Amino acid sequence: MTTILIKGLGLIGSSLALGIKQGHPGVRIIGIDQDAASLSYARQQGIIDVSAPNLAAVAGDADVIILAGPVDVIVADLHQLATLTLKAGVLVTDVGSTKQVVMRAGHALQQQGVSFIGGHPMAGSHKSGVTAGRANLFENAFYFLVPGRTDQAAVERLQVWLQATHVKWLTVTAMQHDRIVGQLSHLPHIVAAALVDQTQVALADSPLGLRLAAGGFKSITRIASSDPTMWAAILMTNAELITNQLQDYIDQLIRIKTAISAHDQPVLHDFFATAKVTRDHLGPERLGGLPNFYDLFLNVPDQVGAIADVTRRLAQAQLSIVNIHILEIREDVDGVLQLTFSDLKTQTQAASLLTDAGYQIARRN
Ligand SMILES: NC(=O)c1ccc[n+]([C@@H]2O[C@H](COP(=O)([O-])OP(=O)(O)OC[C@H]3O[C@@H](n4cnc5c(N)ncnc54)[C@H](O)[C@@H]3O)[C@@H](O)[C@H]2O)c1
Ligand SMILES: O=C(O)C(=O)C[C@]1(C(=O)O)C=C[C@@H](O)C=C1
Repeated sequence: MTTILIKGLGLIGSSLALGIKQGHPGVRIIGIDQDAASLSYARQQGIIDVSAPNLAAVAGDADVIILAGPVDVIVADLHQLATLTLKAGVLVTDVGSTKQVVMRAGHALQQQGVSFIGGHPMAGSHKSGVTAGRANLFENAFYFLVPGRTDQAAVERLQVWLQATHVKWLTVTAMQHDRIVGQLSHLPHIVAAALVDQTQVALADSPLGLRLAAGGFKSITRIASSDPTMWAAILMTNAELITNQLQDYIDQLIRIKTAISAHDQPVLHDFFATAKVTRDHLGPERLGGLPNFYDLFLNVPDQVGAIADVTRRLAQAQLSIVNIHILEIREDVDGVLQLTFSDLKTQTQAASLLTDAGYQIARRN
């Protein structure tokens, strides 16, 4: 029986585990995570078959090793794997969001003849942790591969293991990867977080402040809810490229600031017109990957049994909820319940069932 070892059972590690099980039901998946609750959840849900305390205990049993912790942890794991005795023919890969530092850390393994392939699925979410994992998280998304000196046969073996993720493979160098992803992912996360932090300070004296934010602010800042540990590691491992890209972005902001001060209508119009043409060509948000989650935000009365009533109605209709969250965003009025479903069909059925029962849908995404 083939053994797959996954270290880091968060959003990405658990989604890959689910995808691998879907495509290869016969495999045995061993999971490692520093968080005991994530491990036991993964075992209970059948995401993994067994858990292990650390790499040293089980790395030698694995046919495929997937490193899915934060990038700095992946780097340390690769150094450690180079000191362990691994199975002949083992495939080692990672999912980290930066690749130059990771490929340098994997160099010793490759020198030993171990097939190490850097990887990065270009899909994910601001949600983290094992409970957010989904087999179809990566469907239709690009998946970067950085083989370095590892041969094509090993790359193809890895692709077979991950075939049920239904990704679009793209082989690049580590430098190409970090430059593209720095601009398309790392910089936007900085922009989103900076905007939230700056707005919080700017509106600190306003009674409602950020609570007045509507669609514009919320859509540009969704990714500011991402995991801080993961993002600090990403920025520290792509520092040079990101600081250059950030400087270009700052220059762009200064150019616009100057045009506003000068009341330069043509420059301002051109600024928005150019961006609109580019963004319109990108298509809707779901292009390049399925929408990540199907949420309903429901107004619920602040009374005993209100949430039970919602979940009972959904259970009776056999509509499964992936996640449930009570949002305390509306004081003294109704509460808002965030219900997450695994697909559009279930979300649509739940919305119509709950609307028929008299509930008001606050919004969906
Ligand atoms: N979130 C995304 O959108 C996304 C997309 C593609 C790639 N990635 C990359 O995938 C990796 C995982 O991201 P994620 O979103 O799944 O994060 P996550 O926070 O959901 O999961 C990380 C998991 O690793 C575990 N972990 C952390 N340090 C550990 C250690 N020292 N030993 C054992 N377990 C440890 C955590 O307990 C957690 O379960 C990161 O390298 C990230 O850069 C993230
Ligand atoms: O969709 C999101 O919330 C993401 O942040 C996913 C996202 C990104 O697009 O920036 C985040 C980090 C990854 O390494 C790849 C994808």
